[in-house]
Amino acid sequence: MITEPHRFLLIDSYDSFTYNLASLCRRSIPNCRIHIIKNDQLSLSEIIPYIGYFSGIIVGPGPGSPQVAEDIGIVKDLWRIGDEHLIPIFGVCLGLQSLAVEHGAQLKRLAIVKHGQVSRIKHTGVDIFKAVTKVHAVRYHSLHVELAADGEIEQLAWAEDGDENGDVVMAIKHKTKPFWAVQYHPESVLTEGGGIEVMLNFWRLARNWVNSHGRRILPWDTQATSLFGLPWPNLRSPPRSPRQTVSTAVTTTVLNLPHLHLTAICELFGALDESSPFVLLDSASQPGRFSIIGCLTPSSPRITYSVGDSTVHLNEAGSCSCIGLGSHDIWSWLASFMNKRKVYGGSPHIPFWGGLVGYLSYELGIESLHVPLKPASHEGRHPDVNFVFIERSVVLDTATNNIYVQSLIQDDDLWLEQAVGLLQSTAQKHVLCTENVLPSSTKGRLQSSVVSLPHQQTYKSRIDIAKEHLFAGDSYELCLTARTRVKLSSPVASKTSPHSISWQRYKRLREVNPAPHAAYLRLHPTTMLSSSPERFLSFTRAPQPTYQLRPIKGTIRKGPGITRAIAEEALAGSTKEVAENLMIVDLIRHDLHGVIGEDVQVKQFCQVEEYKTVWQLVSVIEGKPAEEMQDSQEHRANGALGWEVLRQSLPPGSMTGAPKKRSVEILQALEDDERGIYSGVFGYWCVGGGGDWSVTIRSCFKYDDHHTSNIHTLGQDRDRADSESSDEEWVIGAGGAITALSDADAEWEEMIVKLQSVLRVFGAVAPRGN
Ligand SMILES: C=C(O[C@@H]1C=C(C(=O)O)C=C[C@H]1O)C(=O)O
Ligand SMILES: NC(=O)CC[C@H](N)C(=O)O
Repeated sequence: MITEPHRFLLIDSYDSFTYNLASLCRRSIPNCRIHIIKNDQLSLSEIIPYIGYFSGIIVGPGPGSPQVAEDIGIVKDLWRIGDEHLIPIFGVCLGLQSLAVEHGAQLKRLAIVKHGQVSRIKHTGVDIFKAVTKVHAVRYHSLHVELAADGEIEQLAWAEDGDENGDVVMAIKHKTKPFWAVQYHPESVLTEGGGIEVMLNFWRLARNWVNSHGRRILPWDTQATSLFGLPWPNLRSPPRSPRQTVSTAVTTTVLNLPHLHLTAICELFGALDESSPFVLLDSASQPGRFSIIGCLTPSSPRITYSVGDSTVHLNEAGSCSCIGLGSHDIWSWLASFMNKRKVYGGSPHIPFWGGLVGYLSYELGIESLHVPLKPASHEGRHPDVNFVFIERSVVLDTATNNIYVQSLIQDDDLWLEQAVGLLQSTAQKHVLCTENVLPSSTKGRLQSSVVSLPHQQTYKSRIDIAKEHLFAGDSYELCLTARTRVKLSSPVASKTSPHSISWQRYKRLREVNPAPHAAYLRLHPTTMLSSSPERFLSFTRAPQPTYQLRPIKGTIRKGPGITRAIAEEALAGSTKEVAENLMIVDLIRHDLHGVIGEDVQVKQFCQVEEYKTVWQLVSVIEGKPAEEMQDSQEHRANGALGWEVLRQSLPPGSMTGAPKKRSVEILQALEDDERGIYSGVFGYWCVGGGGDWSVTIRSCFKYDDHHTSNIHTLGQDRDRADSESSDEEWVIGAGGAITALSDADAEWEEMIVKLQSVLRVFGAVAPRGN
């Protein structure tokens, strides 16, 4: 007899830990199916006819209050299900609060909120704590409940917060109905003893109740799927577009020229010509390893898109077309673009053979979250998607000094020969005339910079507002940011390198702040210089793709006397910093689980890494797609699943805070401007199926309106652009995570430290107060 798998309905109150809870459920109740709905998706009367299809309901955590209708949605109605439809329910955090307040408990604010902090949980040792010993559990809450005396709800566990909050209710059950709930987060990566153990007990008690009440489970049917969707993990791949052309091969030549400096290579392939596009993804320090230089031709395809548009601009072979997206969104349009360009046969030793290089804005991510965008000024607005398709490239492996010259173009031997010849002869010259010439400092001619910092008092008052949201339970962490503008007058009038101002600045940036995820992207009208330390997402190519995310949370300035030991004490040894990092680790686990299924591991937790100007606290989360995703083999081969992870995980959690959606809404109201390119991601999607995307921080951007028309008519405006001189304006974004433990002065200083790492390029120093 084939037995139906157990199905659970998981109610998501727009939290960023929901898929972690789904995963905990699957680990505790093997082979069960989890159908996830939002708390405002269906009404109780719509659910009731289907309740017999489910073995239980899990009520997830969430922002806000169980007493606010928009925050709690359908959850509050569940506790009133009539006896004939009763079903076992397990609530987490907001779920517990709702169960308690609907049965007469008082809802209060904690005096000292607990976000991302581990507490020892004391329990009764019975019921859902039967045979459970020590519980150390992570808490994410600002609110708590005080149970009504002699009511229907019984306390099963509590935390002894002593002087801070006294004893706080940590687990409850209904005395007669099959309802249980915990206030802590059983699904958090740092919870020990109260996760699987408690879920197993819930499942044991739920089955006992079902047996003793003769509850029968109905077999699943297609009508139920149409209402509740496919279960998680959803083992179906993202929609596939038909392959339209035959795969081509990449031709590669490998050289070893240890004396050739990366920037010299860039200059051979177009970096100096400010009027034409150029891209460099630069591993300017460890743990970065490969640097990728695009060798563009006037016909290299350029793709731009702005949020809200129904068209995408494609500039190919010198002519621009404005293509209607039709039934596609920009994500599926790009996936289909890449699907036609699958390539095989590149070197297995390098991650990039050719493909899309560019950036995706913060607003593009917000659009996918369905959060309203800020009204944008259309003048000087950077595109939200800005890519070039790289057919010819040079990849430098900084570990071996091997240089890979490669082309996707058929019969491109002549270019390959010329490129190799150029590299060899340049390397020869560099050997002859001493070592390579280091980037010229641009300091001398940059004195006339005017730096407009964010207003200090305003920034600090926003920290206070952010903290009020945290105390109210609307968010657990908010990454607040602000923009700084740097105006430089008439640099084009300078005698040196009139055509390569931004490139010279980039060379200075990689000198003063070498970073593993550095980049120089000249994709008119945008020029971006980056010294980012943070990988967002990398995905390796098939057959065994690994998805890796490396969130950073926790920053201190490097300085005299700040040794590794001191940095470790201040970061890894600090409750505040570890909590900040943990919240993002849990959020990222959720994002990754949501797309690839169960296999998500925290490979590194809160390690201190050293960068040029700061020490950072870094975690590493990795995942592999579920084996059952067999039908997606072909999908994996071109990296479409990695692209899907990217689509569903933007904006980066480290730049929003948690839970993501509510935090973004709060930040939209708190910050002045659109974030634009800052807080988005940049990187590549390789034709071989891999990808690597960095968080766009420690970066600056310039909008070049001389080139506005160049997007569409590449190259034709060159002369005009070159001959005109104008003021140059750069924008730098910087910020930091605000938690309930944040101090406004320290957060301002931290923002300035991050800003400073880029500001130095302009010979400018941020004044301490303004
Ligand atoms: C917001 C920035 O950085 C983010 C915030 C960090 C923090 O709060 O410690 C660290 C790295 C980034 O995720 C920035 O650099 O502007
Ligand atoms: N994690 C949660 O579910 C939090 C519940 C509620 N918003 C609080 O802060 O207390």
